[in-house]
Amino acid sequence: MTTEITKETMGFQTEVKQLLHLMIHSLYSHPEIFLRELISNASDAADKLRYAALSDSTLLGSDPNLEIRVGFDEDNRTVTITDNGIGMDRDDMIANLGTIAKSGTSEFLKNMTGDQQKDSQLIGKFGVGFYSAFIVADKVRVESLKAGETQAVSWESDGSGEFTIEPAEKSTRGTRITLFLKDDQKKFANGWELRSIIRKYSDHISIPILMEKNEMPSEDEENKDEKKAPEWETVNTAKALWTRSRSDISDDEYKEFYHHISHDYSDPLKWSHNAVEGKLEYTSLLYIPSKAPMDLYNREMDRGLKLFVQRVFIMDKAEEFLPLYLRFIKGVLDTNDLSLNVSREILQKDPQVDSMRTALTKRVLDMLSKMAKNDPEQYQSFWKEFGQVLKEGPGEDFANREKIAKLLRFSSTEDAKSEQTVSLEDYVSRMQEGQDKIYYVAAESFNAAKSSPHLEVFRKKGIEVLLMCDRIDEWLMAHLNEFDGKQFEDVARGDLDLGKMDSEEDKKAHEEVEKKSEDLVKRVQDVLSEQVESVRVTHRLTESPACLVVGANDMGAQMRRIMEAAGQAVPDSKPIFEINPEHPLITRLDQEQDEDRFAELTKVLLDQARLAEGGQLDDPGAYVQRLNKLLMELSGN
Ligand SMILES: Nc1ncnc2c1ncn2[C@@H]1O[C@H](COP(=O)(O)OP(=O)(O)OP(=O)(O)O)[C@@H](O)[C@H]1O
Repeated sequence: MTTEITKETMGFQTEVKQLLHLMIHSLYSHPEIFLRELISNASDAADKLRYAALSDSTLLGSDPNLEIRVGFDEDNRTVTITDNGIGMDRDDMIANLGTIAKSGTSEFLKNMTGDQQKDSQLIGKFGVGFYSAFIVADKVRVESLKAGETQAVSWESDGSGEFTIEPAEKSTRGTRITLFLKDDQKKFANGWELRSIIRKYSDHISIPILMEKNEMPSEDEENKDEKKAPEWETVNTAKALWTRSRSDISDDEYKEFYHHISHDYSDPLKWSHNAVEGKLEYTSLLYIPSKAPMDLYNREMDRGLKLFVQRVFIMDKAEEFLPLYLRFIKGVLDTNDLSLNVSREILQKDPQVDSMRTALTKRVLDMLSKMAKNDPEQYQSFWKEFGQVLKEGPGEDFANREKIAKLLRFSSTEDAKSEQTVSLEDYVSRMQEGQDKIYYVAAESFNAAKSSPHLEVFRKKGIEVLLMCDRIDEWLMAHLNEFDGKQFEDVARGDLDLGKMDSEEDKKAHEEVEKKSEDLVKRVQDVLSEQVESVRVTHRLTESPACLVVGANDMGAQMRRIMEAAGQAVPDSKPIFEINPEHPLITRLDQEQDEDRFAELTKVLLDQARLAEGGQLDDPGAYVQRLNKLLMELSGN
């Protein structure tokens, strides 16, 4: 079958033009990465062919040994990378080599600063792919014959805005990329140079990367006329990295392999490589990245492991092997326990997959626990990037709740730093005698948490309180009931019970104040009956006149605000208003005979309590008016 292809000229998608421009200008200091990118694509093309051949073995034809060849021509300043992988037809070329389909591209481009140092780091995070060819070449030709087809196609561009597509003469399956090097990049048309780049960046590629042997003629051969057929030799180790023994793999090889599978060119923070035998048989190589991807908080982000069955690549992004809260993990899983024609649908139902998921989850949590114990600094850098996602864990993974809880880090009144460094174990080790609860406060911002009036009595008694202000925190706490046998208690919720930490004298004094304030409480209650559930004398405050408390079973203020902001219906519940009769303002309130002024002052106190916990007022204008009126009275007008 011959498909009619005529020569066509087309324009790049705008993003491609932007990317090309930025790349050429910010990556000029690492031009050699073009080779790693093109070899990586060639290796992916081989994986895709092998996978397609599982259902149609004729695709491999008479050329079943998948490999990559790298050649060069010093005189003509060209480098060619040839593979016998899946290949591309005309439509593939237009879709793949003229546009960028990857999610996040436009955000990525928006993040570019124009500062080359920073931008080259960003580009590293993104993975540059095929277009990196234009860092070294002023013209690129891609000739390809797609597996199973007969008409080859050629794509050509100088990277400035357009590309052409036309029929090509190529009778072997796969893709040949020819780079016409820029004058100042001609050093790449050299055997030593290319070999050393391949060994450095692409050694882990699992199929052979071949280069011509003795492309430098030896002295006694130099004058011989007859040309020998070129002999090729394998330049890389050519063995799937995860199948090799751990002790034979260097850190640099692990890192390069991470770059290859993750398309993230920052180095990983840590990895764990294990071969499991027994009931389940699989090898996993899991990486913790050092930086969060741009779309980490999008629960739909690309995630999952690269799945191989008996060394054959099956799919990218196999999501079923790790829970959502570990979506940042990158890696490879190769198993003999699944069939080669496994599909996503089968993965979702297969009990073996469940068992592997349990084991891999444990593996990641163990890797994190070890890091937390042996290298707290490294763990801190992990926590900064991924802590918020890990906080989704206790709600999602009941079985590992305790384990995840040990990995959590919080801010606390102990050092009042916004950096989250305090573990629950640290907290428990500092608990006071008689303390049987882990106290926390959740607020909209770190500062609101730090200066929450609810902390006053804790400060006075020297009891540590965890300060929470991440959006996920209240949700987290709804799923964490206890740690190490100690219940968690929100200091802004329900009746405050300091248990044994309240002395008999404290309790007695409190009862007395309560008794003395009965009338006042009733008067306040009458004024605020619409706004609050009830009014009572506080245990919590030592310096503030009043505060709001959430009923023991009601939704916390932070969660309420998040749900309201998301437009969700929130159950109706009113807060409890607590007053501190020892505060001079409350004493003054108690003495107020004029009921109107009493009501005004009471309402100001209520609004202030709301502001102090980071909340918003229903009617800020009325609050300002009341306050101004009081100020005027104070100043004697
Ligand atoms: N040698 C090749 N054989 C077959 N298809 C290829 C080859 N090189 C590139 N492609 C196709 O072009 C697409 C774009 O390649 P490109 O390198 O720009 O992005 P990518 O490989 O998808 O991602 P990354 O940016 O991480 O490398 C590939 O996804 C693939 O479909």
